[in-house]
Amino acid sequence: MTLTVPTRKPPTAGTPVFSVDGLWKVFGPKADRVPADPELSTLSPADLRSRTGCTAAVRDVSFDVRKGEVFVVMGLSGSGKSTLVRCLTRLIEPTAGRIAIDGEDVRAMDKARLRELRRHRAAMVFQHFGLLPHRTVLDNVAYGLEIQGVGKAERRERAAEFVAKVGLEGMEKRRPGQLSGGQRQRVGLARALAVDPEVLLFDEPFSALDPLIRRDMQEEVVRLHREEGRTMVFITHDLAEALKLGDRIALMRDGRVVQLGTPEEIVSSPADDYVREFVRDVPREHVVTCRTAMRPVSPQDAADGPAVRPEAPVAEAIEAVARAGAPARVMDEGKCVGVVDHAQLLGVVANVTTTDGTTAPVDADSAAAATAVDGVTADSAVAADADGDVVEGVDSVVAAVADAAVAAAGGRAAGEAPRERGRATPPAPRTSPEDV
Ligand SMILES: Nc1ncnc2c1ncn2[C@@H]1O[C@H](COP(=O)(O)OP(=O)(O)OP(=O)(O)O)[C@@H](O)[C@H]1O
Repeated sequence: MTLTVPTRKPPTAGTPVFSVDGLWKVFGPKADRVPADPELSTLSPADLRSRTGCTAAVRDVSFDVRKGEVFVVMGLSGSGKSTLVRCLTRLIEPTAGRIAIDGEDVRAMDKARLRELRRHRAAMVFQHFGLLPHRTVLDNVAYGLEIQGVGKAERRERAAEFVAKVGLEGMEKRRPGQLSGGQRQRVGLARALAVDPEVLLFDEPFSALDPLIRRDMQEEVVRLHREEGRTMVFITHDLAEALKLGDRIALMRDGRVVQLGTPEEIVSSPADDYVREFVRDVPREHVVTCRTAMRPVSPQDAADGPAVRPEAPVAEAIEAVARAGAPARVMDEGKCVGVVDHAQLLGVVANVTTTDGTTAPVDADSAAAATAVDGVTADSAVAADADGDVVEGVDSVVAAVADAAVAAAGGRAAGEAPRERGRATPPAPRTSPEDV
Protein backbone atom coordinates (compact mmCIF):
# COMPACT_ATOMS: atom_id res chain seq x y z
CA MET A 1 0.00 0.00 0.00
CA THR A 2 1.42 3.37 -0.92
CA LEU A 3 0.28 6.63 0.48
CA THR A 4 1.08 10.28 0.56
CA VAL A 5 -0.50 12.21 3.36
CA PRO A 6 -0.14 15.98 3.29
CA THR A 7 1.60 17.56 6.25
CA ARG A 8 -0.91 19.02 8.64
CA LYS A 9 -0.80 21.24 11.65
CA PRO A 10 -2.04 19.43 14.75
CA PRO A 11 -5.79 20.17 14.89
CA THR A 12 -6.89 22.45 17.67
CA ALA A 13 -10.23 22.31 19.37
CA GLY A 14 -11.85 25.08 17.34
CA THR A 15 -15.38 26.46 17.24
CA PRO A 16 -17.83 23.80 16.08
CA VAL A 17 -19.77 24.48 12.91
CA PHE A 18 -21.89 21.36 13.24
CA SER A 19 -22.51 19.89 16.66
CA VAL A 20 -24.12 16.45 16.75
CA ASP A 21 -25.22 14.78 19.94
CA GLY A 22 -26.83 11.37 20.45
CA LEU A 23 -28.04 11.20 16.84
CA TRP A 24 -30.15 8.24 15.69
CA LYS A 25 -31.71 7.40 12.37
CA VAL A 26 -33.83 4.29 12.37
CA PHE A 27 -35.64 3.13 9.23
CA GLY A 28 -38.69 0.91 9.57
CA PRO A 29 -41.98 0.56 11.44
CA LYS A 30 -42.38 2.51 14.68
CA ALA A 31 -38.77 3.64 14.40
CA ASP A 32 -39.18 6.21 17.18
CA ARG A 33 -39.37 3.61 19.92
CA VAL A 34 -35.90 2.15 19.16
CA PRO A 35 -33.55 4.89 20.48
CA ALA A 36 -35.57 5.33 23.67
CA ASP A 37 -35.86 1.62 24.50
CA PRO A 38 -32.85 0.37 26.51
CA GLU A 39 -33.30 -3.16 25.17
CA LEU A 40 -33.97 -2.43 21.49
CA SER A 41 -31.28 0.25 21.31
CA THR A 42 -28.57 -2.21 22.30
CA LEU A 43 -29.57 -5.06 19.96
CA SER A 44 -27.21 -6.05 17.16
CA PRO A 45 -28.29 -4.88 13.67
CA ALA A 46 -29.43 -8.42 12.76
CA ASP A 47 -31.40 -8.91 16.00
CA LEU A 48 -32.99 -5.47 15.70
CA ARG A 49 -34.08 -6.29 12.17
CA SER A 50 -35.55 -9.66 13.06
CA ARG A 51 -37.31 -8.36 16.23
CA THR A 52 -38.69 -5.10 14.82
CA GLY A 53 -38.11 -4.97 11.06
CA CYS A 54 -36.08 -1.78 11.64
CA THR A 55 -32.59 -0.79 10.50
CA ALA A 56 -30.63 1.56 12.72
CA ALA A 57 -28.54 3.32 10.06
CA VAL A 58 -27.12 5.80 12.59
CA ARG A 59 -26.86 4.76 16.24
CA ASP A 60 -26.19 7.24 19.00
CA VAL A 61 -23.56 9.27 17.17
CA SER A 62 -21.97 12.40 18.69
CA PHE A 63 -19.26 14.64 17.24
CA ASP A 64 -18.38 18.23 16.39
CA VAL A 65 -17.22 19.45 12.98
CA ARG A 66 -14.74 22.23 13.72
CA LYS A 67 -14.49 25.41 11.73
CA GLY A 68 -11.99 25.09 8.89
CA GLU A 69 -11.38 21.36 9.17
CA VAL A 70 -11.85 18.54 6.68
CA PHE A 71 -13.95 16.07 8.62
CA VAL A 72 -14.08 12.67 6.95
CA VAL A 73 -16.81 10.12 7.55
CA MET A 74 -15.42 6.76 6.55
CA GLY A 75 -16.72 3.21 6.62
CA LEU A 76 -17.67 0.29 4.45
CA SER A 77 -20.80 0.21 2.35
CA GLY A 78 -23.90 0.21 4.54
CA SER A 79 -22.11 1.54 7.65
CA GLY A 80 -24.34 4.64 7.72
CA LYS A 81 -22.15 7.39 6.22
CA SER A 82 -24.65 8.84 3.74
CA THR A 83 -27.52 8.67 6.19
CA LEU A 84 -25.45 10.46 8.82
CA VAL A 85 -24.38 13.28 6.52
CA ARG A 86 -27.87 13.68 5.03
CA CYS A 87 -29.23 14.04 8.55
CA LEU A 88 -27.01 17.11 9.06
CA THR A 89 -29.23 19.19 6.77
CA ARG A 90 -32.31 16.99 7.25
CA LEU A 91 -32.31 15.64 3.73
CA ILE A 92 -33.10 12.61 5.89
CA GLU A 93 -35.11 13.29 9.05
CA PRO A 94 -33.27 12.07 12.17
CA THR A 95 -35.14 9.82 14.58
CA ALA A 96 -33.57 11.19 17.77
CA GLY A 97 -30.73 13.39 19.00
CA ARG A 98 -29.53 16.96 18.53
CA ILE A 99 -27.91 18.72 15.56
CA ALA A 100 -26.81 22.34 15.67
CA ILE A 101 -25.16 24.54 13.07
CA ASP A 102 -23.36 27.51 14.61
CA GLY A 103 -25.39 26.85 17.74
CA GLU A 104 -28.75 26.91 15.91
CA ASP A 105 -30.97 23.86 16.37
CA VAL A 106 -31.33 22.24 12.93
CA ARG A 107 -34.18 19.97 14.03
CA ALA A 108 -36.22 23.01 15.06
CA MET A 109 -35.85 24.76 11.68
CA ASP A 110 -38.97 25.40 9.63
CA LYS A 111 -39.08 24.78 5.86
CA ALA A 112 -37.86 28.23 4.88
CA ARG A 113 -34.96 28.11 7.30
CA LEU A 114 -34.03 24.61 6.10
CA ARG A 115 -34.04 25.80 2.50
CA GLU A 116 -31.77 28.62 3.50
CA LEU A 117 -29.50 26.16 5.30
CA ARG A 118 -29.17 23.93 2.24
CA ARG A 119 -28.77 26.74 -0.26
CA HIS A 120 -26.47 29.09 1.57
CA ARG A 121 -24.84 27.42 4.52
CA ALA A 122 -24.18 23.75 3.76
CA ALA A 123 -23.88 22.86 0.05
CA MET A 124 -23.69 19.25 -1.03
CA VAL A 125 -21.44 17.87 -3.79
CA PHE A 126 -22.83 14.56 -5.03
CA GLN A 127 -21.18 11.59 -6.70
CA HIS A 128 -23.39 11.92 -9.73
CA PHE A 129 -22.77 15.63 -10.14
CA GLY A 130 -26.45 16.54 -10.61
CA LEU A 131 -25.62 18.78 -13.59
CA LEU A 132 -28.28 20.17 -15.92
CA PRO A 133 -27.51 18.57 -19.31
CA HIS A 134 -28.84 21.37 -21.52
CA ARG A 135 -27.01 24.16 -19.74
CA THR A 136 -23.45 25.21 -20.38
CA VAL A 137 -20.69 24.78 -17.82
CA LEU A 138 -21.01 28.45 -16.90
CA ASP A 139 -24.77 28.27 -16.47
CA ASN A 140 -24.51 25.10 -14.43
CA VAL A 141 -22.08 26.79 -12.07
CA ALA A 142 -24.32 29.87 -11.95
CA TYR A 143 -27.38 27.75 -11.19
CA GLY A 144 -26.98 27.79 -7.40
CA LEU A 145 -26.66 31.57 -7.51
CA GLU A 146 -29.74 31.81 -9.70
CA ILE A 147 -31.70 29.91 -7.07
CA GLN A 148 -30.37 32.33 -4.49
CA GLY A 149 -31.79 35.19 -6.57
CA VAL A 150 -28.45 36.71 -7.61
CA GLY A 151 -28.77 38.93 -10.74
CA LYS A 152 -27.62 37.61 -14.13
CA ALA A 153 -24.50 39.72 -14.61
CA GLU A 154 -23.22 39.11 -11.11
CA ARG A 155 -23.88 35.39 -11.17
CA ARG A 156 -22.13 34.94 -14.51
CA GLU A 157 -19.15 36.86 -13.24
CA ARG A 158 -18.96 34.82 -10.05
CA ALA A 159 -19.52 31.58 -11.94
CA ALA A 160 -16.64 32.43 -14.31
CA GLU A 161 -14.40 33.02 -11.33
CA PHE A 162 -15.15 29.55 -9.90
CA VAL A 163 -14.92 27.83 -13.29
CA ALA A 164 -11.37 29.19 -13.45
CA LYS A 165 -10.69 28.23 -9.85
CA VAL A 166 -11.37 24.54 -10.56
CA GLY A 167 -9.24 24.61 -13.71
CA LEU A 168 -11.96 24.67 -16.39
CA GLU A 169 -11.16 28.00 -18.00
CA GLY A 170 -11.96 27.88 -21.72
CA MET A 171 -14.71 25.28 -21.24
CA GLU A 172 -17.42 27.68 -20.11
CA LYS A 173 -19.57 27.12 -23.18
CA ARG A 174 -19.44 23.33 -23.22
CA ARG A 175 -22.34 21.21 -22.07
CA PRO A 176 -21.90 18.42 -19.48
CA GLY A 177 -22.09 15.74 -22.21
CA GLN A 178 -18.94 17.23 -23.76
CA LEU A 179 -16.90 16.80 -20.57
CA SER A 180 -15.03 13.89 -18.99
CA GLY A 181 -16.18 12.50 -15.63
CA GLY A 182 -13.45 14.42 -13.80
CA GLN A 183 -14.34 17.66 -15.54
CA ARG A 184 -18.01 17.17 -14.69
CA GLN A 185 -17.07 16.66 -11.07
CA ARG A 186 -15.12 19.92 -11.22
CA VAL A 187 -18.27 21.67 -12.47
CA GLY A 188 -20.17 20.20 -9.52
CA LEU A 189 -17.45 21.44 -7.20
CA ALA A 190 -17.43 24.93 -8.75
CA ARG A 191 -21.20 25.12 -8.45
CA ALA A 192 -21.05 24.26 -4.76
CA LEU A 193 -18.21 26.72 -4.14
CA ALA A 194 -19.92 29.55 -6.04
CA VAL A 195 -22.71 29.81 -3.50
CA ASP A 196 -20.03 30.43 -0.88
CA PRO A 197 -21.38 28.01 1.71
CA GLU A 198 -20.00 27.85 5.20
CA VAL A 199 -19.65 24.06 4.89
CA LEU A 200 -19.21 21.83 1.86
CA LEU A 201 -20.64 18.33 2.21
CA PHE A 202 -19.15 15.79 -0.17
CA ASP A 203 -20.98 12.48 -0.64
CA GLU A 204 -18.40 10.08 -2.13
CA PRO A 205 -17.83 12.61 -4.88
CA PHE A 206 -14.96 10.81 -6.55
CA SER A 207 -15.89 7.16 -6.30
CA ALA A 208 -17.08 6.97 -9.91
CA LEU A 209 -13.84 8.45 -11.25
CA ASP A 210 -10.89 6.47 -12.53
CA PRO A 211 -7.88 6.38 -10.19
CA LEU A 212 -5.78 9.07 -11.89
CA ILE A 213 -8.62 11.56 -12.20
CA ARG A 214 -9.63 10.71 -8.68
CA ARG A 215 -6.16 11.60 -7.45
CA ASP A 216 -6.28 14.90 -9.35
CA MET A 217 -9.60 15.71 -7.74
CA GLN A 218 -8.30 14.81 -4.27
CA GLU A 219 -5.40 17.16 -4.84
CA GLU A 220 -7.86 19.79 -6.01
CA VAL A 221 -9.76 19.47 -2.75
CA VAL A 222 -6.55 19.71 -0.74
CA ARG A 223 -5.57 22.82 -2.73
CA LEU A 224 -8.98 24.48 -2.40
CA HIS A 225 -9.03 23.74 1.28
CA ARG A 226 -5.56 25.20 1.72
CA GLU A 227 -6.51 28.32 -0.24
CA GLU A 228 -9.97 28.87 1.18
CA GLY A 229 -9.89 27.18 4.60
CA ARG A 230 -13.51 26.19 4.10
CA THR A 231 -15.04 23.62 6.44
CA MET A 232 -15.63 20.33 4.63
CA VAL A 233 -17.39 17.11 5.52
CA PHE A 234 -16.29 14.35 3.21
CA ILE A 235 -17.80 10.88 2.93
CA THR A 236 -15.65 8.08 1.60
CA HIS A 237 -15.30 4.32 1.86
CA ASP A 238 -11.67 4.60 0.78
CA LEU A 239 -9.18 4.62 3.64
CA ALA A 240 -6.41 6.16 1.53
CA GLU A 241 -8.69 9.02 0.54
CA ALA A 242 -9.69 9.51 4.17
CA LEU A 243 -6.07 9.62 5.32
CA LYS A 244 -5.11 11.97 2.53
CA LEU A 245 -7.92 14.47 2.98
CA GLY A 246 -9.03 14.28 6.59
CA ASP A 247 -7.91 16.48 9.44
CA ARG A 248 -10.03 14.11 11.50
CA ILE A 249 -11.77 10.90 10.55
CA ALA A 250 -14.92 9.36 12.02
CA LEU A 251 -14.75 5.66 11.27
CA MET A 252 -18.21 4.08 11.16
CA ARG A 253 -19.36 0.51 11.54
CA ASP A 254 -22.99 -0.61 11.72
CA GLY A 255 -24.22 2.94 12.32
CA ARG A 256 -21.80 3.71 15.15
CA VAL A 257 -18.65 5.80 15.14
CA VAL A 258 -16.07 3.28 16.32
CA GLN A 259 -13.20 5.78 16.35
CA LEU A 260 -12.89 9.52 15.84
CA GLY A 261 -9.41 10.93 15.55
CA THR A 262 -6.65 12.33 13.37
CA PRO A 263 -5.24 10.01 10.70
CA GLU A 264 -2.18 9.58 12.92
CA GLU A 265 -4.29 8.63 15.95
CA ILE A 266 -6.32 6.14 13.95
CA VAL A 267 -3.27 4.52 12.40
CA SER A 268 -1.05 4.52 15.48
CA SER A 269 -3.66 3.89 18.19
CA PRO A 270 -6.56 1.93 16.69
CA ALA A 271 -9.48 1.81 19.12
CA ASP A 272 -10.24 -1.87 18.59
CA ASP A 273 -9.46 -4.93 16.46
CA TYR A 274 -11.81 -3.76 13.72
CA VAL A 275 -9.96 -0.46 13.28
CA ARG A 276 -6.60 -2.24 13.65
CA GLU A 277 -7.51 -4.55 10.80
CA PHE A 278 -8.81 -1.64 8.74
CA VAL A 279 -5.50 0.23 8.96
CA ARG A 280 -3.24 -2.82 8.89
CA ASP A 281 -1.75 -2.12 5.45
CA VAL A 282 -1.20 1.61 5.90
CA PRO A 283 2.50 2.51 5.66
CA ARG A 284 2.85 4.09 9.09
CA GLU A 285 5.86 6.21 8.17
CA HIS A 286 3.60 8.28 5.92
CA VAL A 287 1.10 9.02 8.66
CA VAL A 288 3.05 9.04 11.95
CA THR A 289 4.72 12.41 12.54
CA CYS A 290 8.19 13.19 13.83
CA ARG A 291 6.57 14.77 16.91
CA THR A 292 5.23 11.35 17.87
CA ALA A 293 8.34 9.40 16.92
CA MET A 294 11.00 11.68 18.43
CA ARG A 295 12.99 11.10 21.62
CA PRO A 296 14.17 13.86 24.00
CA VAL A 297 17.38 15.68 23.13
CA SER A 298 20.43 14.37 25.04
CA PRO A 299 23.74 16.21 25.76
CA GLN A 300 25.49 13.80 23.36
CA ASP A 301 23.39 14.92 20.41
CA ALA A 302 25.16 17.03 17.81
CA ALA A 303 23.96 20.60 17.36
CA ASP A 304 24.05 20.26 13.59
CA GLY A 305 22.71 17.67 11.15
CA PRO A 306 19.46 17.53 9.25
CA ALA A 307 16.37 19.30 10.58
CA VAL A 308 12.75 18.20 10.22
CA ARG A 309 9.48 19.80 11.29
CA PRO A 310 7.45 18.19 14.09
CA GLU A 311 4.49 17.72 11.70
CA ALA A 312 6.62 16.11 9.01
CA PRO A 313 5.82 12.46 8.39
CA VAL A 314 8.46 10.00 9.51
CA ALA A 315 9.10 9.10 5.84
CA GLU A 316 10.60 12.57 5.43
CA ALA A 317 12.94 12.05 8.38
CA ILE A 318 13.98 8.61 7.08
CA GLU A 319 15.08 10.25 3.89
CA ALA A 320 16.92 13.05 5.74
CA VAL A 321 18.66 10.65 8.13
CA ALA A 322 19.60 8.28 5.32
CA ARG A 323 21.08 11.13 3.29
CA ALA A 324 23.03 12.71 6.14
CA GLY A 325 23.99 9.48 7.92
CA ALA A 326 23.17 11.28 11.17
CA PRO A 327 20.14 11.74 13.42
CA ALA A 328 17.68 14.49 12.52
CA ARG A 329 16.77 17.32 14.87
CA VAL A 330 13.08 18.05 15.20
CA MET A 331 12.87 21.84 15.00
CA ASP A 332 9.85 23.84 16.15
CA GLU A 333 10.09 27.61 15.65
CA GLY A 334 13.87 27.53 15.69
CA LYS A 335 14.06 25.33 18.79
CA CYS A 336 15.19 21.71 18.85
CA VAL A 337 12.35 19.85 20.58
CA GLY A 338 13.55 16.29 20.01
CA VAL A 339 15.64 13.95 17.94
CA VAL A 340 14.77 11.14 15.55
CA ASP A 341 17.49 8.63 14.87
CA HIS A 342 17.51 5.21 13.25
CA ALA A 343 15.98 3.54 16.32
CA GLN A 344 12.92 5.81 16.42
CA LEU A 345 12.45 5.67 12.69
CA LEU A 346 12.69 1.93 12.50
CA GLY A 347 10.36 1.65 15.46
CA VAL A 348 7.71 3.38 13.36
CA VAL A 349 8.37 1.36 10.20
CA ALA A 350 8.39 -1.91 12.13
CA ASN A 351 5.26 -0.82 14.03
CA VAL A 352 6.85 -1.46 17.41
CA THR A 353 4.78 0.21 20.11
CA THR A 354 5.22 0.39 23.85
CA THR A 355 2.44 -0.48 26.25
CA ASP A 356 1.37 3.17 26.38
CA GLY A 357 0.88 3.16 22.63
CA THR A 358 3.96 5.26 21.79
CA THR A 359 6.56 4.16 19.29
CA ALA A 360 9.38 2.17 20.80
CA PRO A 361 12.92 2.55 19.52
CA VAL A 362 14.43 -0.44 17.76
CA ASP A 363 18.01 -1.61 18.34
CA ALA A 364 20.39 -2.61 15.58
CA ASP A 365 19.50 -6.33 15.65
CA SER A 366 15.78 -5.81 15.56
CA ALA A 367 16.36 -3.07 13.02
CA ALA A 368 17.88 -5.61 10.70
CA ALA A 369 14.95 -7.90 11.35
CA ALA A 370 12.58 -5.03 10.62
CA THR A 371 14.22 -4.41 7.29
CA ALA A 372 13.96 -8.09 6.51
CA VAL A 373 10.23 -7.76 7.09
CA ASP A 374 10.25 -5.01 4.51
CA GLY A 375 11.92 -7.28 2.02
CA VAL A 376 15.49 -6.12 2.71
CA THR A 377 17.59 -8.71 4.57
CA ALA A 378 20.25 -7.85 7.13
CA ASP A 379 22.89 -9.23 4.74
CA SER A 380 21.78 -6.88 2.03
CA ALA A 381 21.74 -3.93 4.41
CA VAL A 382 24.66 -2.25 2.71
CA ALA A 383 23.36 0.62 0.69
CA ALA A 384 24.47 3.65 -1.24
CA ASP A 385 24.06 7.00 0.45
CA ALA A 386 22.99 10.17 -1.28
CA ASP A 387 26.36 10.59 -2.97
CA GLY A 388 26.45 7.01 -4.10
CA ASP A 389 29.04 5.97 -1.48
CA VAL A 390 28.53 2.66 0.23
CA VAL A 391 27.56 3.04 3.86
CA GLU A 392 27.56 0.18 6.32
CA GLY A 393 26.32 -0.71 9.79
CA VAL A 394 23.19 0.65 11.40
CA ASP A 395 23.08 3.66 9.10
CA SER A 396 23.07 1.33 6.14
CA VAL A 397 20.03 -0.28 7.66
CA VAL A 398 18.43 3.16 7.77
CA ALA A 399 19.34 3.69 4.14
CA ALA A 400 17.94 0.31 3.26
CA VAL A 401 14.77 1.08 5.13
CA ALA A 402 14.59 4.41 3.36
CA ASP A 403 14.87 2.59 0.07
CA ALA A 404 12.21 0.13 1.07
CA ALA A 405 9.92 2.86 2.37
CA VAL A 406 10.41 5.13 -0.60
CA ALA A 407 10.07 2.26 -3.02
CA ALA A 408 6.88 1.24 -1.23
CA ALA A 409 5.62 4.78 -1.83
CA GLY A 410 6.16 4.29 -5.52
CA GLY A 411 9.19 6.57 -5.29
CA ARG A 412 12.87 6.51 -5.92
CA ALA A 413 15.68 4.61 -4.16
CA ALA A 414 18.03 6.51 -1.81
CA GLY A 415 20.60 7.05 -4.53
CA GLU A 416 18.22 8.61 -7.05
CA ALA A 417 17.34 12.23 -7.54
CA PRO A 418 14.57 13.69 -5.38
CA ARG A 419 11.12 13.97 -6.91
CA GLU A 420 8.19 16.16 -6.19
CA ARG A 421 6.49 15.50 -2.86
CA GLY A 422 2.84 14.77 -2.55
CA ARG A 423 2.63 12.88 -5.81
CA ALA A 424 2.72 9.23 -4.80
CA THR A 425 -0.01 6.94 -6.05
CA PRO A 426 -2.82 6.50 -3.53
CA PRO A 427 -3.38 2.94 -2.31
CA ALA A 428 -6.09 0.70 -3.59
CA PRO A 429 -9.17 0.86 -1.40
CA ARG A 430 -9.26 -1.68 1.34
CA THR A 431 -12.66 -3.17 1.49
CA SER A 432 -12.66 -6.31 3.53
CA PRO A 433 -12.18 -5.88 7.26
CA GLU A 434 -15.59 -7.50 7.72
CA ASP A 435 -13.96 -10.79 8.61
CA VAL A 436 -12.44 -9.33 11.80
N1 LIG B 1 -34.53 4.52 3.02
C1 LIG B 1 -34.04 3.46 3.66
N2 LIG B 1 -34.86 2.52 4.15
C2 LIG B 1 -34.39 1.46 4.84
N3 LIG B 1 -33.07 1.26 5.09
C3 LIG B 1 -32.21 2.17 4.63
C4 LIG B 1 -32.63 3.31 3.87
N4 LIG B 1 -31.55 4.05 3.54
C5 LIG B 1 -30.49 3.37 4.04
N5 LIG B 1 -30.87 2.25 4.69
C6 LIG B 1 -30.01 1.28 5.37
O1 LIG B 1 -29.25 1.99 6.32
C7 LIG B 1 -27.92 1.46 6.39
C8 LIG B 1 -26.92 2.58 6.13
O2 LIG B 1 -27.07 3.01 4.78
P1 LIG B 1 -26.19 4.20 4.18
O3 LIG B 1 -26.61 4.41 2.79
O4 LIG B 1 -26.22 5.35 5.11
O5 LIG B 1 -24.73 3.55 4.25
P2 LIG B 1 -23.39 4.05 3.55
O6 LIG B 1 -22.30 3.78 4.54
O7 LIG B 1 -23.55 5.42 3.08
O8 LIG B 1 -23.29 3.02 2.35
P3 LIG B 1 -22.70 3.25 0.84
O9 LIG B 1 -21.23 3.46 1.02
O10 LIG B 1 -23.01 1.94 0.18
O11 LIG B 1 -23.42 4.42 0.25
C9 LIG B 1 -27.86 0.33 5.38
O12 LIG B 1 -28.10 -0.88 6.07
C10 LIG B 1 -29.01 0.64 4.44
O13 LIG B 1 -29.52 -0.54 3.87
